[in-house]
Amino acid sequence: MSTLRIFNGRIIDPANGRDEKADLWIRDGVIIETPVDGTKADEEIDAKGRIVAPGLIDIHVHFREPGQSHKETIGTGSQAAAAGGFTSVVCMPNTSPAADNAGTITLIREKAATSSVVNIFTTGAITKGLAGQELAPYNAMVGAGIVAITDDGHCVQNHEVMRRAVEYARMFGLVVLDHCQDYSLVGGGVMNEGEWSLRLGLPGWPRIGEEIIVMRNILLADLCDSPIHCQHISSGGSVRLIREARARGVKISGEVCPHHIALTDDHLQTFDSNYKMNPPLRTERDIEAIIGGIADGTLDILCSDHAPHAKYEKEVELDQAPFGILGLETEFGLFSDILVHKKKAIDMARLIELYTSKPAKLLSLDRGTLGVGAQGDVTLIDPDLEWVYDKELSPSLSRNTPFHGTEMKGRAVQTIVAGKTVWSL
Ligand SMILES: NC(=O)N[C@@H](CC(=O)O)C(=O)O
Ligand SMILES: [Zn+2]
Ligand SMILES: [Zn+2]
Repeated sequence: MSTLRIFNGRIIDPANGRDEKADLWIRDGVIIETPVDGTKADEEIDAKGRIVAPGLIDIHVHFREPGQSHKETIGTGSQAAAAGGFTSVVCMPNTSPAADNAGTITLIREKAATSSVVNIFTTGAITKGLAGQELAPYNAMVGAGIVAITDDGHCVQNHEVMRRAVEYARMFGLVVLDHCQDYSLVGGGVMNEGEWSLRLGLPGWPRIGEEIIVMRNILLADLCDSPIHCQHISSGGSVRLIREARARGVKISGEVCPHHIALTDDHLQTFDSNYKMNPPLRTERDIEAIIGGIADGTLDILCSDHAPHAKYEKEVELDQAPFGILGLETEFGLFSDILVHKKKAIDMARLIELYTSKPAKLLSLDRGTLGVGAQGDVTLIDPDLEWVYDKELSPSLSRNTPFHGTEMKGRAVQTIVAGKTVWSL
């Protein structure tokens, strides 16, 4: 038997409505009641000046196993997660082959069991090969342990196929996660359609290409009375649509990645492909609308969309480069810096809620709580620590981030999974 006592810290546990100074005890990887009989712990952590939070959860990451392990493995991705304060991640199915069958999902889960330092949850594809045509076998994939379905990286264009996907997913209580992109409107767009795409002569990716699918999803979630979650919202218009639908009780939700509120499309004038991601960076007005949506609860999930790509893949002409950037190590710091410290849109307790109990509830994960009996996943946070990100120190196999050298305020300083420290500053 092994016991851990974390003392002197401020426990913020939104799932249980707690915000107080107290000890946290973990025995054999599970949270226990604070002993009253003078029990001595085998290990003690002094959390003075720190927040003791449930382990952070990121429901949108791309680890590249199987198929593209030169970009990231489950092992290296999990280390990047731990270094960002994350104890749980949800992996997207756009691996090679795609995670559209029980065999591939089992392979990913077995790989995770032997190489990951954090909890790995998997998703299955909505359609076979992410091709948008035929539904994947949800029953078998649920049996293999998926927590949601998504075609992320792709978007089901045929609304009838999507309707059947939502109806089929409802039978298993699965949430459908959707990468919202209308192919006919977006075409070969590589950056936000606007003044800068015009000036730079680059094909535009218009907001309406996202909004029209967000609207489609609202209509389908309403029709099927089953949840659809819109991934990586980039447009202010999407926020208005989701707000109005949620007010009517539609089971629609949306998530935000830090780059969509930290950066604008004018950065593309450098032609640096580390500013190229899908959906693209937009404008100050979108940023304001998205932050407003986070502040009023319209958008209540935060994530990274951690999308590693090798240097040689990114170092090509902008329109040829793959979409996507790293995110696990910088997301908490960026959101803390922007949302809590600079814009004062939310407080630290709410930020923790958006990274713990909210994602756990959306995907029915038995995580995101410090309640007695829960797995002892804990993130220690220094809410006021000022720090600078150095990508060269990253455990990720890739380096595609625009945040090298960025100053931030607020950082996870220790990551504990099932009572075991897997990373500390
Ligand atoms: N976001 C990205 O720009 N890229 C993602 C795919 C995705 O999330 O759509 C990737 O897998 O590289
Ligand atoms: Zn996507
Ligand atoms: Zn993604």
